Amino acid sequence: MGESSPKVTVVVPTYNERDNLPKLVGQLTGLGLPGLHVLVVDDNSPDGTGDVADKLATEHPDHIGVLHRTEKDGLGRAYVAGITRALDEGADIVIQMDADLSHPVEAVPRMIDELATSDAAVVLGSRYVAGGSLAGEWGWHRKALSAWANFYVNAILRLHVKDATAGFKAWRAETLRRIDIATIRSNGYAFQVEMNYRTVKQGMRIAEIPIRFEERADGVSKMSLAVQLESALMPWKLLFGRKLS
Ligand SMILES: Nc1nc2c(ncn2[C@@H]2O[C@H](COP(=O)(O)OP(=O)(O)O[C@H]3O[C@H](CO)[C@@H](O)[C@H](O)[C@@H]3O)[C@@H](O)[C@H]2O)c(=O)[nH]1
Repeated sequence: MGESSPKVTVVVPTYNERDNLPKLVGQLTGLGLPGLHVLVVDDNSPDGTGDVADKLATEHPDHIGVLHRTEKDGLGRAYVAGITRALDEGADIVIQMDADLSHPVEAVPRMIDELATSDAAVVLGSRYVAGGSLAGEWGWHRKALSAWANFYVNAILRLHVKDATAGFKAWRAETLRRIDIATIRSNGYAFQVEMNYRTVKQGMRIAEIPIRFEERADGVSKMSLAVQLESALMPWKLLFGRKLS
């Protein structure tokens, strides 16, 4: 990163987020950060999110871009496509962020600061470090599932990260180049874990800063049984390389 403001691209994957996207974009542009760009990656959402994104891009041509894909192809593939575009367009920092307002926009400047002032390769918005929290609406079973997923992943892969499945992250461009995202194998939530694993395997450091994770504002989660199965198997595939593929 140079002396001037880093070029920051927030990559936002969307599938049926028509009502949430304009609110998120309003909050992000409201931060007033020089060099902040939003790249929406829409998988031809049936609710017309792609059209909403195009309209936002027309209103803010310097700050919003849209990558349209033809069909729903999963969170991981959407991120790989969006991050690749962001790197090609010269981003210094790439931020991953859900469209549903569950990730607090106020944390974005803190994440950028952490990258600027430390040796961290990536900064996670973490629910499970001191000061982090979960929305009160989460039932005990959902909390237990999330805690179990973190325990499971850390026990197998030894990531030493408290929120190993977190989806709110700020990456240095050079970290993303080193972990070679074009060859990422997982697609659903396991994508987050695979990205962390590659970072740690390269000897790079993952930092966590506390966030409050809110319940999504509108719409529904896209978590499916297939996504959960992939998440359960992926740590073993990563550990044993190609033998389980
Ligand atoms: N383009 C595209 N976007 C998608 C797809 N599937 C989901 N998304 C988008 O990806 C974001 C997250 O999807 P959700 O379905 O809302 O995720 P979640 O269940 O709340 O899971 C979140 O928390 C997990 C950790 O607990 C994270 O692992 C996960 O990445 C995400 O941040 C949303 O903006 C959603 O529209 C897809 O196939 N294609």
